[in-house]
Amino acid sequence: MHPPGADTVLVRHGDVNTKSNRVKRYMEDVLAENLEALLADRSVPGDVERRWNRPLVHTDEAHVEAATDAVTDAFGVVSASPVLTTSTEKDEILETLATTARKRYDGGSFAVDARRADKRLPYGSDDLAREGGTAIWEAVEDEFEPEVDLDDPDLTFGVEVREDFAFVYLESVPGPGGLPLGAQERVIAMVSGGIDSPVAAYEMMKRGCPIVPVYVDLGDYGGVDHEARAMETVRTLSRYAPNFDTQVYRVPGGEAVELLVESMEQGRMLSLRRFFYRAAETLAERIDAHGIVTGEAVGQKSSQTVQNLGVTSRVTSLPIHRPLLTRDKQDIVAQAREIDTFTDSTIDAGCNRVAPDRAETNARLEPLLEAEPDGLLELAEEAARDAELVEP
Ligand SMILES: Nc1ncnc2c1ncn2[C@@H]1O[C@H](COP(=O)(O)OP(=O)(O)OP(=O)(O)O)[C@@H](O)[C@H]1O
Repeated sequence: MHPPGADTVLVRHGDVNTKSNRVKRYMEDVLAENLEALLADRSVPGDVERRWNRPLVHTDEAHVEAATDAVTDAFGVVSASPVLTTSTEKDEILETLATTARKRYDGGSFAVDARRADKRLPYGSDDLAREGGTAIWEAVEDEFEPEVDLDDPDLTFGVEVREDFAFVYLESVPGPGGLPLGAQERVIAMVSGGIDSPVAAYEMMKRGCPIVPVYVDLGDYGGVDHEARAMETVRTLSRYAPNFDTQVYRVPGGEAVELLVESMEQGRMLSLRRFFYRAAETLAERIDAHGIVTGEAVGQKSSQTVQNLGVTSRVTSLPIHRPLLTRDKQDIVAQAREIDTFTDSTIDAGCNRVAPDRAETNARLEPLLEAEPDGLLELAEEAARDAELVEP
């Protein structure tokens, strides 16, 4: 809900504020570009202005909520509010609170949350909260029986006073937090179309890393729907990054899977992981990416015991980032729903089972290498060279 007449969105970022001024300026520029791209991609009119650690989006009242929704999808944004702008004069702020209350208060408890950035102003945030509360009360007492509740109010009137302007708002919509996308270098994101890998990719994006999605085509063991699922999740992720290239590298893995199914029982899934990581490493070197992201979590599957993760990781000297390493499945599923990749991930893929009947849970490198078919890693390097770039 926005105050009547609100035509601006106040954007708050968090981790960017912990940086030195030079880095902060750079990151704010990156964030501003991303905000503009999100607004344009969603056809929401809005001009981004960078001001006092708080970007502002100027739009019109009809679009102020859509603009808020768009900017709270930007990585680096902690929250955003549709705001009404006033001068820093206390009387004008109080009058704005009273007018807002007359139009938006509908009974129940309320509170005023006031902040003041400029300590030189002749009033403090406590004065503003107290006098603002009185102004609101007086504005609505004829019609309602207002009640102040500072702990759990039904409606909070926010006031933020900056150097030149003050802002009045009624809600703070949470964003993902993190750092602006593009503030870090890019990484390869291995996407299988399962529930976990898109969430893992999203988590890296949230820390500022653009992703290069990689899907390994499992040949007869994968299938059209398996690939469609992976592509769909990347398409959903790309909505958060409209100004970044999210084309997918499709690595042909059918030959390797067949070789593994024919020649290996124990440890098959681990050698398949080794194939994935070596292919990803080869590709990363070619396109200058700086790590490999997977959706693995300790103990989530038999292939993901700490021994197995340790052994499979040794096929590459690139870091394998596993942002979901310690997360519970329920929590990952909840996040997949929140970021909208859950439904894509649960399309029935109808693919054949690559896993053998008996899963290896306690891998050791030497025996695994002995059991692994010769030439598997060369096949991975070749597959990476043959990878095609496809639109998700
Ligand atoms: N066909 C594939 N292409 C690219 N990456 C894959 C593929 N299969 C698995 N991966 C990567 O390996 C990780 C572990 O694979 P695993 O088979 O355990 O997961 P999954 O159930 O297929 O998918 P997810 O982990 O996304 O739920 C995945 O999170 C993903 O990062």
